[in-house]
Amino acid sequence: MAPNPRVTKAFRAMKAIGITENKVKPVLKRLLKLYDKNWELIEEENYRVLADAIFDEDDSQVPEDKENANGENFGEEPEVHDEPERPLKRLRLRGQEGQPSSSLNNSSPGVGGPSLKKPKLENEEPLGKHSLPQSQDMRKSQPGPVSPQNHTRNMGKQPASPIHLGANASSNASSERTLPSDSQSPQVRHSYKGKEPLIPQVSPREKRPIMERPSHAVRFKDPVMDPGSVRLPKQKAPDSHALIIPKDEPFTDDFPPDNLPCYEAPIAVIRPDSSGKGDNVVRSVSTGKPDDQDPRASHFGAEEDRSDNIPVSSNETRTNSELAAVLEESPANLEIASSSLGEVKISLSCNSMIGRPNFHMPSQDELLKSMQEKCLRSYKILDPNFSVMQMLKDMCECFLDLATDSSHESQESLPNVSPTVSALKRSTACSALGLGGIGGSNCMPVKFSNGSVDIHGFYEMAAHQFPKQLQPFSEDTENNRGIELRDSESRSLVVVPQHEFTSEELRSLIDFNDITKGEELIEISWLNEINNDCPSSFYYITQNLVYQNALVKFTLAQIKVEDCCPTCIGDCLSSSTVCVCASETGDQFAYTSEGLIREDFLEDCISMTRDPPRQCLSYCKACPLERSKNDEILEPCKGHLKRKYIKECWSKCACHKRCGNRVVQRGIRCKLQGSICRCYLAFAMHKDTIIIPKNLCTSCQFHVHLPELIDCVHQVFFTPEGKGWGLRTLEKLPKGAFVCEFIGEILTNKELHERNTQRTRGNSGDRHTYPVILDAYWCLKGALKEEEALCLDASFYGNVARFINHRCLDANLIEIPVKMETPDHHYYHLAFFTTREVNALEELTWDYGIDFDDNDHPVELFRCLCGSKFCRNMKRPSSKFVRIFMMLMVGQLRELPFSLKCCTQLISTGSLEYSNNPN
Ligand SMILES: C[S@@+](CC[C@H](N)C(=O)[O-])C[C@H]1O[C@@H](n2cnc3c(N)ncnc32)[C@H](O)[C@@H]1O
Repeated sequence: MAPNPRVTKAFRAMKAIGITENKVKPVLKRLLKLYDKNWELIEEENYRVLADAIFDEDDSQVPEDKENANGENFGEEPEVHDEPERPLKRLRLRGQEGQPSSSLNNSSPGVGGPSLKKPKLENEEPLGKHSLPQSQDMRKSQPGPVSPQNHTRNMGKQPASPIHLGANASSNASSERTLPSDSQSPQVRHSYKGKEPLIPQVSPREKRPIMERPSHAVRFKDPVMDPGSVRLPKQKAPDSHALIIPKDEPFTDDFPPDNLPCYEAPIAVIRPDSSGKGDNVVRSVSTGKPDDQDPRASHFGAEEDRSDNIPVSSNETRTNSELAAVLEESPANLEIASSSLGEVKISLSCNSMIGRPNFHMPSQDELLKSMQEKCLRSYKILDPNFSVMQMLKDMCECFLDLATDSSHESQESLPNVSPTVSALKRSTACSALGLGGIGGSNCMPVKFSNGSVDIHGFYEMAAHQFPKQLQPFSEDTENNRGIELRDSESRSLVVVPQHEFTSEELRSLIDFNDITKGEELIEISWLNEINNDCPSSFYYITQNLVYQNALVKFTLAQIKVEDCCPTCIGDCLSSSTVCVCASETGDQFAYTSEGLIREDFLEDCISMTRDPPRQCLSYCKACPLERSKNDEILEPCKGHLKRKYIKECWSKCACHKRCGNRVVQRGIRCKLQGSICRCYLAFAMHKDTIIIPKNLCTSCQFHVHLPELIDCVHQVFFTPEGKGWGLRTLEKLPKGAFVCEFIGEILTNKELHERNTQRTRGNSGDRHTYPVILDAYWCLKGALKEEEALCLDASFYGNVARFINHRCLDANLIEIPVKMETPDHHYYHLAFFTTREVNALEELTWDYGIDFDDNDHPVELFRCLCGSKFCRNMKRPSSKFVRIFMMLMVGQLRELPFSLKCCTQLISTGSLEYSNNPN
């Protein structure tokens, strides 16, 4: 970046009067802030204001012992004699240029105009120390405006310098000052902490510039003081030249104007330092390199022990332009977030904090806890708009609240405020999501209650799971300037990664162990052994939810007595008489006493789905699917499958909740498999460590059984074939076993169509989902109203079924409609059952029923990678024909399907096209 020529000129002017650039730079920065970037004010009279401010700062660095030893010197300028050509100091009131200063006593030939220096007041002599309460009393006794001579210097002493999160007790102490007890009039014998007392100090007669605010003045260096000791700041003689008080906030810097907060820029970090050295220093932008080679980093990080305590470049030999360039990269512009009024910033400056009487440094735990609570309150539900920036801003507010909490007793310990990346993840995202990790060492704890599991592998795996840019300890390229992890115990840098986590990344990081976020009775982990992708974010729900217009009514009054079994007791399946709830499935319950689907019922469902006989297909006169498109020409219905359905007992039935005719409604349990095993999960997590098998697992191939593990039967995993995420079982499943329900938002088809249109425009949502049309009964009752033609969309709200991939024809799952709480045929639950025995670790798939040749498909089609030999997505003219015959050959089909009977062209034409629509 080209150096700002005005900065360069200012350096040059100061150099001409013997002031080094290093001295000029911080003062100039503050002046710019003070003057609201009004360069004219600084440049006029050959930078006299600048020179004054520099000397003013020099004065403030008079060693305390010297001042104390010789009180008379306190308001004087002994250095003047050593540097006769130095311009006298005067801070200029805007709009009062040219007014003679009452303290004019010198001129500076080097500066080219009269320079002014204000004599300090005699009554500023520090003659003693005052305890804090005493000082406070005195302050209380001085309400209302005080004379300018008291407040002007106070203004100059205000903590305009950022107070950083790493500031320690000495910063507090040094911000308190009292007048010497034995020489001050009551009017000037006061102490203050920061800006509070300054507000009434403003003389009502004084006409201040609009920008004037009490809390920020030119930043002058505070002398280092012993903790607890207080000292009256030097005071200026009364004159009409009140200081220009800068704006309190927002904290912006003039270096450079284009160096505004950039969230992708590296983050400033704080080095909490209990020693008191170097407090208030905005630390370097971490480079990710061990020794902070980055020029930005060295700019503010290299000189923490300088006595002036003002961040300067470590490179004393820089040229003007280099310095100007460095200035332009001032880390004041590297802030990433701030509280609403700008008091606290993640760049980590707290501009107006130090002067607050009840300021204390919150501990890291306090801060995190407060943040966690805030997140829990604010982000209970995963908000798609959840922003880390907002979260960091909230963190600033938390800090402010804590720091100014008057109920806080102790201000003594100023702990290391240095959350690490993991702490941030834990404190913010985890709490935002109400998930685990709080109180643990990792936000994704392995919930192995027996304690016998070595979690080493988990951490390794967790690290593996992090998206690359989140990997801790990464010492990447120059792009990775923000990452630098050190143990907070060692009082290391705060680590704020330059990478702004997307909410998706954050969620994924913590949902690692249970994608259901505790919503299900079992846990469902996710695992990606292929790359660093995380599952896309969505709201995990266990019940379908109406989106907006869907007409789904759940009322008890709706359920007729004749549709339930109010006289049954216990388990309907073991009753000697078949109750009414079985009447819809041929007076036989759909389930066996083992909780599986009855074999013949299942087989019927499978063959109907795979090759629907004509009588099982129905065609609407005006298909809701077509109507929802709002096309000019209504396409003919493509046909709907009249499915067999299951009717489960429900609330108006008198049977037990564990009645055998209540399977789907009890959710994902897989109790039917007997012993539940997490062996694979454990294996996957601990493959790098040795696990001593406790006993053998009976239900899977991994001969490691970890007792007392929470049930985990399915797993979301990243498929190697390129289908994205998929779902697999971790245990062997028998044929006819209930796996899960398809849960999502209940939409009308019109709403779905609108959503899809948006999706294809790239406006919203996850394209990797697939809605389900609830069309099993569409044609049974004549034409459906718009709000009765329903579907389920799990793009934003859904359950684990949203991860089940498609497989053509021979999928190991089948969807079966289940009626429970409503006899309405247009709404029903869709439950997945296994079509055959499924081995542990096998991917679970279902046939979406896609016609890959249908260009008018409601959802964007994908290139099928199911790997099935019956795949319908093979672009061969007669593939369907061939596949169907292959199925016949291998016994998957019993007879020539109806669809083939509807061939409109015969093989003899060379291309077989068929339509399953006899209309
Ligand atoms: C219901 S989601 C299944 C989960 C999805 N794979 C994921 O990563 O979230 C459906 C989407 O998965 C992908 N998919 C499912 N089955 C597939 C298959 N057989 N071949 C290729 N992609 C498939 C497609 O992108 C489809 O839109």
